[in-house]
Amino acid sequence: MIAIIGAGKMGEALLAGLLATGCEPGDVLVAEPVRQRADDLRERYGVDGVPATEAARRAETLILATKPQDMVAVLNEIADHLTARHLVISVAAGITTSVLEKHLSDRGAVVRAMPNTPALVGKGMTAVCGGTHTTDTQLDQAERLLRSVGEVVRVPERHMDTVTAVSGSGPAYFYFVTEAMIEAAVAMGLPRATAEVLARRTIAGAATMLEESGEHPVMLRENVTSPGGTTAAALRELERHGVRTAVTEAVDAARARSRELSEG
Ligand SMILES: NC(=O)C1=CN([C@@H]2O[C@H](COP(=O)(O)OP(=O)(O)OC[C@H]3O[C@@H](n4cnc5c(N)ncnc54)[C@H](O)[C@@H]3O)[C@@H](O)[C@H]2O)C=CC1
Ligand SMILES: O=C(O)[C@@H]1CCC=N1
Repeated sequence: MIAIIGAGKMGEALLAGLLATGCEPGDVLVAEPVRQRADDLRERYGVDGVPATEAARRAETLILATKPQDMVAVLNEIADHLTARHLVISVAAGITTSVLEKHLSDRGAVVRAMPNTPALVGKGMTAVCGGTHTTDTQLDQAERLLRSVGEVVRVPERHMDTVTAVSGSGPAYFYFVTEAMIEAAVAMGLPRATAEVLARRTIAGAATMLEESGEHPVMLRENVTSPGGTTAAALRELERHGVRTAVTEAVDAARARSRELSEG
């Protein structure tokens, strides 16, 4: 049995991904204190809502998906109900394995994971690392579970804040660019529905090419950039406005925030 404790945006993305890839609703429990949200998830996915303590007693694998600021309270709530057979996977930004182990009084094995919301459609990217008592077998188990919603890589814990800034927050950067493209097209007179379909399909198509061609992004960009053409004119403006630096600074800010969250 798997329990998802905290079924907000990320908890739901993992839930939906797991159910879409063969996990039965009867094999998943959800602990979500917002009653309306728990009812809604039961209606849409057929999963039972239970208190976190019951989830910890009944499930041997727990996915903790509450906000980092709520994590210590959740750990304290479930700690007494854990045993050595439990595998606790936290997806919270900035919450280190040592914090997890400390508040669980070293009961169960912990895995720190950083997924992203495309898990909802089986296209997630997750990085994982284990705690001091986590065996390779337990890390394999966490990896297998998370692989059902996308790809998984193992990284040393010192890289987790950078991972969070790149792949955890990353989808938002692309939605932001999509939104800017839509608004630019609307400002130039394109009907909103047309602008949306153009931007959406362009970003999705470009992402599929990145994934399927295996080509470096520089090569893919060069293929679009005809000599003396429109793309070159656009890219010159992106460079002039420091978009490359802005992306670097944005990723750096996200990493810094992830580090701050680990300080409580
Ligand atoms: N949203 C994203 O793209 C990603 C989020 N994460 C991590 O996932 C976690 C959740 O983030 P979101 O889903 O965006 O936030 P959210 O606010 O949508 O979800 C948090 C959920 O936890 C519930 N909750 C609060 N206290 C609880 C408790 N004591 N027991 C059980 N549930 C409780 C809330 O009612 C809420 O539904 C965060 O730690 C975040 O760092 C990680 C990767 C990506
Ligand atoms: O914004 C956040 O803090 C979470 C972690 C990574 C993506 N969303």
